[in-house]
Amino acid sequence: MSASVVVFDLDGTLVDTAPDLVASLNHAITQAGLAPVSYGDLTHLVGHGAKAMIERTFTLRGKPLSAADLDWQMKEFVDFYHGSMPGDSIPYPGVVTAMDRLAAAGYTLAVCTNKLEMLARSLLNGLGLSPRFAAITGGDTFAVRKPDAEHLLSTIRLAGGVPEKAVMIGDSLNDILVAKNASVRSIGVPFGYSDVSIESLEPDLIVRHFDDLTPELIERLIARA
Ligand SMILES: O=C(O)COP(=O)(O)O
Ligand SMILES: [Mg+2]
Repeated sequence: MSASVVVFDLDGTLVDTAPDLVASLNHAITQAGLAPVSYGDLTHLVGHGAKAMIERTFTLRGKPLSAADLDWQMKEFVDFYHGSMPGDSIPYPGVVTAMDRLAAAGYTLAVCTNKLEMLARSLLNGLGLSPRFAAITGGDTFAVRKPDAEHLLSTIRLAGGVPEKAVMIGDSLNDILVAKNASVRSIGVPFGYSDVSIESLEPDLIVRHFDDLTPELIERLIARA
Protein backbone atom coordinates (compact mmCIF):
# COMPACT_ATOMS: atom_id res chain seq x y z
CA MET A 1 0.00 0.00 0.00
CA SER A 2 1.33 3.43 -0.86
CA ALA A 3 1.86 5.93 1.92
CA SER A 4 -0.12 9.15 2.21
CA VAL A 5 2.09 12.05 1.18
CA VAL A 6 1.97 15.55 2.61
CA VAL A 7 3.61 17.96 0.15
CA PHE A 8 4.86 21.35 1.34
CA ASP A 9 5.59 24.44 -0.69
CA LEU A 10 8.84 26.05 0.51
CA ASP A 11 8.98 29.88 0.40
CA GLY A 12 6.26 31.36 2.59
CA THR A 13 4.93 27.96 3.71
CA LEU A 14 7.65 25.82 5.27
CA VAL A 15 10.32 28.48 5.71
CA ASP A 16 10.14 32.26 6.09
CA THR A 17 12.76 33.14 3.49
CA ALA A 18 11.65 36.73 2.88
CA PRO A 19 14.63 38.57 4.47
CA ASP A 20 17.18 36.58 2.44
CA LEU A 21 15.16 36.73 -0.79
CA VAL A 22 14.82 40.51 -0.49
CA ALA A 23 18.51 40.97 0.40
CA SER A 24 19.69 38.73 -2.46
CA LEU A 25 17.36 40.28 -5.00
CA ASN A 26 18.44 43.78 -3.94
CA HIS A 27 22.09 42.74 -4.16
CA ALA A 28 21.50 41.93 -7.84
CA ILE A 29 19.12 44.67 -8.97
CA THR A 30 20.77 47.63 -7.28
CA GLN A 31 23.90 46.88 -9.34
CA ALA A 32 21.73 47.61 -12.39
CA GLY A 33 20.65 50.92 -10.86
CA LEU A 34 17.20 49.76 -9.72
CA ALA A 35 15.76 50.99 -6.43
CA PRO A 36 15.68 48.20 -3.82
CA VAL A 37 12.46 46.28 -3.25
CA SER A 38 10.73 45.86 0.10
CA TYR A 39 9.09 42.94 1.86
CA GLY A 40 5.75 44.29 0.63
CA ASP A 41 6.85 43.97 -3.00
CA LEU A 42 7.83 40.34 -2.46
CA THR A 43 4.24 39.05 -2.32
CA HIS A 44 3.91 40.00 -5.98
CA LEU A 45 7.41 38.95 -7.05
CA VAL A 46 7.95 35.51 -5.51
CA GLY A 47 6.39 32.11 -6.21
CA HIS A 48 7.21 31.61 -9.89
CA GLY A 49 10.94 30.95 -9.57
CA ALA A 50 13.96 33.26 -9.49
CA LYS A 51 13.90 34.18 -13.21
CA ALA A 52 10.30 35.36 -12.99
CA MET A 53 11.12 37.23 -9.77
CA ILE A 54 13.87 39.20 -11.52
CA GLU A 55 11.72 39.82 -14.60
CA ARG A 56 8.82 41.03 -12.47
CA THR A 57 11.15 43.33 -10.52
CA PHE A 58 12.41 44.98 -13.70
CA THR A 59 8.80 45.36 -14.94
CA LEU A 60 7.83 46.85 -11.55
CA ARG A 61 10.63 49.42 -11.91
CA GLY A 62 9.85 50.06 -15.60
CA LYS A 63 13.34 49.00 -16.68
CA PRO A 64 14.07 46.91 -19.79
CA LEU A 65 15.85 43.59 -19.26
CA SER A 66 17.76 41.87 -22.07
CA ALA A 67 18.39 38.12 -22.10
CA ALA A 68 22.04 38.78 -21.27
CA ASP A 69 21.06 41.10 -18.38
CA LEU A 70 18.72 38.42 -17.06
CA ASP A 71 21.50 35.81 -17.13
CA TRP A 72 23.80 38.19 -15.26
CA GLN A 73 21.10 39.08 -12.72
CA MET A 74 20.35 35.39 -12.17
CA LYS A 75 23.98 34.62 -11.47
CA GLU A 76 24.32 37.55 -9.04
CA PHE A 77 21.10 36.59 -7.24
CA VAL A 78 21.81 32.86 -7.05
CA ASP A 79 25.48 33.23 -5.99
CA PHE A 80 24.66 35.76 -3.26
CA TYR A 81 21.64 33.80 -1.99
CA HIS A 82 23.41 30.43 -2.10
CA GLY A 83 26.54 31.86 -0.48
CA SER A 84 24.66 33.17 2.56
CA MET A 85 22.36 30.19 3.21
CA PRO A 86 20.55 29.57 5.45
CA GLY A 87 20.98 33.24 6.41
CA ASP A 88 18.06 34.58 8.42
CA SER A 89 15.56 32.09 6.98
CA ILE A 90 13.69 30.11 9.64
CA PRO A 91 10.96 27.46 9.58
CA TYR A 92 7.51 28.83 10.46
CA PRO A 93 6.31 28.42 14.06
CA GLY A 94 5.12 24.90 14.82
CA VAL A 95 6.03 23.38 11.45
CA VAL A 96 8.88 21.17 12.72
CA THR A 97 6.68 19.75 15.49
CA ALA A 98 3.85 19.28 12.98
CA MET A 99 6.19 17.31 10.69
CA ASP A 100 7.27 15.18 13.68
CA ARG A 101 3.59 14.43 14.36
CA LEU A 102 2.84 13.54 10.75
CA ALA A 103 5.93 11.35 10.35
CA ALA A 104 5.12 9.52 13.61
CA ALA A 105 1.63 8.83 12.23
CA GLY A 106 3.15 7.26 9.10
CA TYR A 107 2.85 10.14 6.64
CA THR A 108 5.56 10.64 4.03
CA LEU A 109 6.68 14.26 3.57
CA ALA A 110 7.82 16.01 0.40
CA VAL A 111 8.66 19.50 -0.90
CA CYS A 112 7.37 20.95 -4.18
CA THR A 113 8.76 24.44 -4.78
CA ASN A 114 9.37 26.69 -7.77
CA LYS A 115 12.79 27.57 -6.32
CA LEU A 116 15.74 26.09 -8.19
CA GLU A 117 16.17 22.57 -6.79
CA MET A 118 19.80 23.30 -5.88
CA LEU A 119 18.74 26.34 -3.78
CA ALA A 120 15.89 24.42 -2.16
CA ARG A 121 18.19 21.52 -1.21
CA SER A 122 20.91 23.82 0.03
CA LEU A 123 18.46 25.77 2.21
CA LEU A 124 16.84 22.63 3.63
CA ASN A 125 20.30 21.12 4.26
CA GLY A 126 21.39 24.30 6.04
CA LEU A 127 18.33 24.11 8.29
CA GLY A 128 18.83 20.40 8.93
CA LEU A 129 15.43 19.58 7.44
CA SER A 130 16.39 17.60 4.30
CA PRO A 131 16.34 14.11 5.85
CA ARG A 132 12.62 14.55 6.62
CA PHE A 133 11.62 14.58 2.96
CA ALA A 134 11.22 11.60 0.64
CA ALA A 135 11.30 13.99 -2.33
CA ILE A 136 12.45 17.58 -2.87
CA THR A 137 11.63 19.00 -6.30
CA GLY A 138 12.19 22.49 -7.68
CA GLY A 139 11.09 24.67 -10.56
CA ASP A 140 13.86 23.21 -12.74
CA THR A 141 13.57 19.53 -11.72
CA PHE A 142 11.11 18.64 -14.47
CA ALA A 143 10.21 20.16 -17.83
CA VAL A 144 7.28 21.94 -16.17
CA ARG A 145 6.71 23.66 -12.82
CA LYS A 146 3.78 24.73 -10.61
CA PRO A 147 0.96 25.35 -11.49
CA ASP A 148 1.42 22.53 -14.03
CA ALA A 149 -0.13 19.39 -12.51
CA GLU A 150 2.86 17.27 -13.53
CA HIS A 151 5.21 19.03 -11.10
CA LEU A 152 3.07 17.96 -8.14
CA LEU A 153 2.16 14.54 -9.56
CA SER A 154 5.83 13.72 -10.20
CA THR A 155 6.76 14.88 -6.69
CA ILE A 156 4.11 12.59 -5.16
CA ARG A 157 5.29 9.71 -7.36
CA LEU A 158 8.94 10.27 -6.35
CA ALA A 159 7.87 10.19 -2.71
CA GLY A 160 6.18 6.84 -3.30
CA GLY A 161 2.60 8.09 -3.06
CA VAL A 162 -0.54 8.47 -5.14
CA PRO A 163 -2.52 11.67 -5.79
CA GLU A 164 -5.71 10.35 -4.17
CA LYS A 165 -3.88 10.03 -0.86
CA ALA A 166 -1.85 13.24 -1.01
CA VAL A 167 -2.26 16.80 0.26
CA MET A 168 -0.55 19.97 -1.02
CA ILE A 169 0.10 22.75 1.51
CA GLY A 170 0.95 26.21 0.20
CA ASP A 171 0.75 29.96 0.64
CA SER A 172 -0.06 31.23 -2.82
CA LEU A 173 -1.84 30.92 -6.14
CA ASN A 174 0.46 28.38 -7.82
CA ASP A 175 0.20 25.98 -4.88
CA ILE A 176 -3.60 25.90 -4.79
CA LEU A 177 -3.77 25.89 -8.60
CA VAL A 178 -1.33 22.99 -9.00
CA ALA A 179 -3.35 20.98 -6.46
CA LYS A 180 -6.58 21.69 -8.35
CA ASN A 181 -4.92 20.87 -11.68
CA ALA A 182 -3.65 17.57 -10.27
CA SER A 183 -6.91 16.75 -8.42
CA VAL A 184 -5.00 16.71 -5.13
CA ARG A 185 -6.49 18.09 -1.87
CA SER A 186 -5.12 21.48 -0.87
CA ILE A 187 -4.44 23.31 2.37
CA GLY A 188 -3.74 27.05 2.31
CA VAL A 189 -1.75 28.98 4.92
CA PRO A 190 -2.38 32.72 5.43
CA PHE A 191 1.08 33.81 6.66
CA GLY A 192 3.13 33.52 3.43
CA TYR A 193 3.78 35.74 0.43
CA SER A 194 0.51 35.87 -1.47
CA ASP A 195 -0.67 39.17 -2.95
CA VAL A 196 -4.29 38.01 -2.56
CA SER A 197 -6.03 36.50 0.47
CA ILE A 198 -5.73 32.76 0.93
CA GLU A 199 -9.55 32.60 1.17
CA SER A 200 -9.87 33.99 -2.38
CA LEU A 201 -7.77 31.10 -3.72
CA GLU A 202 -10.32 28.62 -2.33
CA PRO A 203 -8.12 25.84 -0.98
CA ASP A 204 -10.00 22.81 0.40
CA LEU A 205 -8.93 23.88 3.88
CA ILE A 206 -7.12 26.78 5.57
CA VAL A 207 -4.69 26.13 8.43
CA ARG A 208 -3.82 29.33 10.31
CA HIS A 209 -1.08 27.85 12.51
CA PHE A 210 0.91 24.63 12.10
CA ASP A 211 -0.22 23.60 15.60
CA ASP A 212 -3.56 22.82 13.90
CA LEU A 213 -1.96 20.54 11.29
CA THR A 214 -2.64 17.09 12.76
CA PRO A 215 -2.74 13.58 11.25
CA GLU A 216 -6.50 13.49 12.03
CA LEU A 217 -7.10 16.70 10.06
CA ILE A 218 -5.26 15.34 7.03
CA GLU A 219 -6.98 11.99 7.31
CA ARG A 220 -10.39 13.69 7.26
CA LEU A 221 -9.38 15.86 4.29
CA ILE A 222 -8.17 12.88 2.25
CA ALA A 223 -11.35 10.94 3.11
CA ARG A 224 -13.54 13.79 1.83
CA ALA A 225 -15.45 12.89 -1.31
O1 LIG B 1 9.54 31.78 -6.47
C1 LIG B 1 10.28 31.00 -5.88
O2 LIG B 1 11.53 31.12 -5.90
C2 LIG B 1 9.74 29.78 -5.16
O3 LIG B 1 8.59 29.98 -4.40
P1 LIG B 1 7.82 28.73 -3.72
O4 LIG B 1 8.79 28.00 -2.79
O5 LIG B 1 6.75 29.43 -2.94
O6 LIG B 1 7.31 27.86 -4.83
MG1 LIG C 1 5.26 29.84 -1.57
